[in-house]
Amino acid sequence: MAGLATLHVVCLPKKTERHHTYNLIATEYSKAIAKPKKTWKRKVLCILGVFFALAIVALIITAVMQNKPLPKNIKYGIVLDAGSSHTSLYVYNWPAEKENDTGVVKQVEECKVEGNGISHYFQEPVKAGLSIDACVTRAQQVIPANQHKETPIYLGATAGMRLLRLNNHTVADEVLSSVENSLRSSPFDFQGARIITGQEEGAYGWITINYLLKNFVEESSVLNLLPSFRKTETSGALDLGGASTQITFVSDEDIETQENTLHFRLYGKSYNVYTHSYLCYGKDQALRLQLVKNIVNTRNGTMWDPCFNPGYRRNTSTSELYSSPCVSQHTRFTTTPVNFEIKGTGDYQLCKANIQSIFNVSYCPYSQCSFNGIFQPVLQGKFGAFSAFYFVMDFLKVAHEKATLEDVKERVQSHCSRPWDQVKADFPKIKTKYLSEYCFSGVYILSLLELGYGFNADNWKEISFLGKISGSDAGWTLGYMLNLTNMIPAELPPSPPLSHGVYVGLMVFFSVLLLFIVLICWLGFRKPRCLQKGII
Ligand SMILES: O=c1[nH]cnc2c1ncn2[C@@H]1O[C@H](COP(=O)(O)OP(=O)(O)O)[C@@H](O)[C@H]1O
Ligand SMILES: [Ca+2]
Repeated sequence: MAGLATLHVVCLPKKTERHHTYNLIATEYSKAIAKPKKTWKRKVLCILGVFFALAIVALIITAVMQNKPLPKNIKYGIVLDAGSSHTSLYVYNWPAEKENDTGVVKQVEECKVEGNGISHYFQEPVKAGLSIDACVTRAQQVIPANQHKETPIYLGATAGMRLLRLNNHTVADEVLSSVENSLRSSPFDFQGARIITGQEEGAYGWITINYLLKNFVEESSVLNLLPSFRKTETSGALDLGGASTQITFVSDEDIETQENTLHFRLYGKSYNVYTHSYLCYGKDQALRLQLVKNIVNTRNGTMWDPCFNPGYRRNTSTSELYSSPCVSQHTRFTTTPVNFEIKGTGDYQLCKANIQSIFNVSYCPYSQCSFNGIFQPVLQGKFGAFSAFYFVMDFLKVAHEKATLEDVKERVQSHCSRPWDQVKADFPKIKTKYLSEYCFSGVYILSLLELGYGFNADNWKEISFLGKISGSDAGWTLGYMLNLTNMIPAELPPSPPLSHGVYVGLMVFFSVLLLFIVLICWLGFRKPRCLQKGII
């Protein structure tokens, strides 16, 4: 009881009525009255602490409220790839505020136009425009209506139209006008329909794959500190179409021909790039060249062709064969149109010999060449092979990394020797045109890469066969749009401000830390207002 009473007296140092404890109380009392300022200071400190804590809480609330992520503003872009064999429409989208970042543009739709490529409408150019209408309508369904007006739409035509222009400039212009009229009457922002050059086709394909593979900007990660993890290398691009093929890669060597040289400055880095487009060496035109070489094997209206499966038959004519500018320069076997039937023999070695005869590797006016007297520096780095390179290797099941050059050769050889009936029975859903040409295409790809470009058993492993990269098709269209919409800056944009999530996280972390420090300080400064029981 005495203890309690004493405690009460000490806590409230008023005049005490208990005389027997007076001495002790007097000591504490004198301490209390001797320092009245300290109590006052403590109170102020307490009040300040509370204000400080409230201020921090207010700061967090303000930060979270004020720094809300911007409502996502998605932009769209459309590119039509008017290839020699068919036209595809691609819809891309990207978040508006990130358009200068790498790898943010994504393909959201591919619409394949029914029928042939636009160059096939040379006899009725108006139909070229009509052919693409269905896909333009599809794009209208994919893109929100309020964005149609501001969505750019581009059409780029490739080697099929280059060949048509060589044959008949006026008709090529009429076909282009026809597709232009169609696109102009769409609700989108028409930005042009033109024949792109082979050099552009190579360059944009290279930009596309390196953009999608995120090879232009080093990712800031701890792993990048280790040399083996640094992602500074770009990948070369190999594009095989129906009428032309492109090879594009960074070279440290002197590029001896100006028409094969490209200089890029992208995201603060300079690139010295070699590119060449071989018109007539796309796989459909190369097949014609092979057939022309093989015409000597025609007897009694039958041409025995080693590049088709045994048992395969197809009707054709010399006029059909010679209708392309790629073959008209070759000596005609006959001037009168002759119908004949192609019959496959599936002979890999003979097919290879026929195909190799379309590559001239004996003439080179430079220090080194690929074929047909075209300069090519030494192959350098990794390569991404797409379009028909991928379709064919994927069908033959050798598009994966583990397949060696020897494996691919064996696979192609065994496919070529298979009877056509069996092949058809195994793949009833694949278009006959594609299915019947996989033997030729396999042998052609091997010859182009080995004899033409100089790949061998060692550097074969540097080639990756690419269909899609992160959901977007490997091809020239994305690079074309990125370039025309200025989405690839020459210099690295200033490092982006913290993302909303990181910003809020840091705010909360430091506020909690501050609160914690204030609490510790307060506890440190704070003197117990009461004496402990033990003192008495
Ligand atoms: O699924 C497929 N399997 C085999 N080949 C295909 C497939 N899809 C497209 N192709 C081929 O890919 C090539 C594409 O060429 P494209 O039409 O782009 O010509 P270009 O680039 O020379 O103008 C054509 O030879 C076409 O036959
Ligand atoms: Ca193409």
